[in-house]
Amino acid sequence: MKVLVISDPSDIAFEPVSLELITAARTVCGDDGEVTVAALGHPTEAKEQFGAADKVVGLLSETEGLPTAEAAQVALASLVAEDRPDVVLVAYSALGLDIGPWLAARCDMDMLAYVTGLERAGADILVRSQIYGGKLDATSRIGAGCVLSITPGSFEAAPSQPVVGDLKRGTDAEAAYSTRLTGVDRPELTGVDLTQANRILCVGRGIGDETGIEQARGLASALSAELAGSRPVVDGGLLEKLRQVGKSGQKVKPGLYLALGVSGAPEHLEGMASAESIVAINSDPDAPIFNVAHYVATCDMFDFMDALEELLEENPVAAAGDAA
Ligand SMILES: Cc1cc2nc3c(=O)[nH]c(=O)nc-3n(C[C@H](O)[C@H](O)[C@H](O)COP(=O)(O)OP(=O)(O)OC[C@H]3O[C@@H](n4cnc5c(N)ncnc54)[C@H](O)[C@@H]3O)c2cc1C
Repeated sequence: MKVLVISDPSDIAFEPVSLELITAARTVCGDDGEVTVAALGHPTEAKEQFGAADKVVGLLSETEGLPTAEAAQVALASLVAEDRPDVVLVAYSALGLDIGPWLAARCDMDMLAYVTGLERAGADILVRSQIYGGKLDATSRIGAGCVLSITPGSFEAAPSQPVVGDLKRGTDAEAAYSTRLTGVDRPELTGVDLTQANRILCVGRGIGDETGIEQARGLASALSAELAGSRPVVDGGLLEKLRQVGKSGQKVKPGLYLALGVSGAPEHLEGMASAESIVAINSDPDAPIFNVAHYVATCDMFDFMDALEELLEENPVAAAGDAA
């Protein structure tokens, strides 16, 4: 089986999920198959990293920084037409969301998103994917002619190793693009760096309003934890963007992650599922966050916060002690 992996570029190199996609491709390609990586921009980094693939094709090699979705789509459509892969793997990422469905429609392929597992079954592939916002796992049997959008963190990264020889040069289709990248704005990393925090108290939409945030802030302080939020909390202006955990926020790996009123959508789990110890409090016994948590309680988060505050007042040593 021929599998085409579409690398996931950042403005400076490639996102780690690019190497995970190579592992995913190996899972299905079979002994006589071939894994090709389409490296979007960054030819030097592609040559240093993608040696675990059988072939690496450099596209948009003249592009400095992050390619636009439009340029990537045009270049990839011509590569798919020439190479005719059986399966195309793309990351479930900002750029991947623009590329995957477009490519499937343009190249008349099927498309499955939120993929978390792959298994070869004879000539077919069994694809595990999340549906209904991660509440259910589905298994689909597919044949050739499919674009799969892979959830980051679902596969081990393939070893990062140099490509032997030069990159193959793909056709950078000459097109009059209607979009161009004018710059990348990064939030200033001042004040808080969640990626370095050993304890994080994260609140979800259940926190309600400013009053809830103030209580959570006090509790975080008593626990020597950083306060974080899910995206709705940040979008609602209750916490600053640097405190958002998840796909479009920070990827964190603290010793303790205390999630209060967070449902556990795939985009949130992507940012925190590898925390050492996850404690989840939710009033919904079927909340998906319970699937990744090590300790759970089905109860009202405000009752939990009141009880924990009391406990810490009585026993302040617990706040400074071991995270678990
Ligand atoms: C491209 C893209 C990127 C995204 N990036 C991110 C990201 O970076 N981070 C992120 O978090 N999301 C992200 N999202 C959004 C994500 O899909 C979810 O919508 C979001 O994570 C849900 O946040 P939540 O769990 O706070 O809210 P909800 O899903 O509304 O869940 C609220 C939870 O609180 C519980 N609850 C309510 N009240 C109480 C109470 N009193 N006591 C106990 N439990 C209570 C409910 O049972 C529920 O489980 C992204 C989405 C997309 C499409």
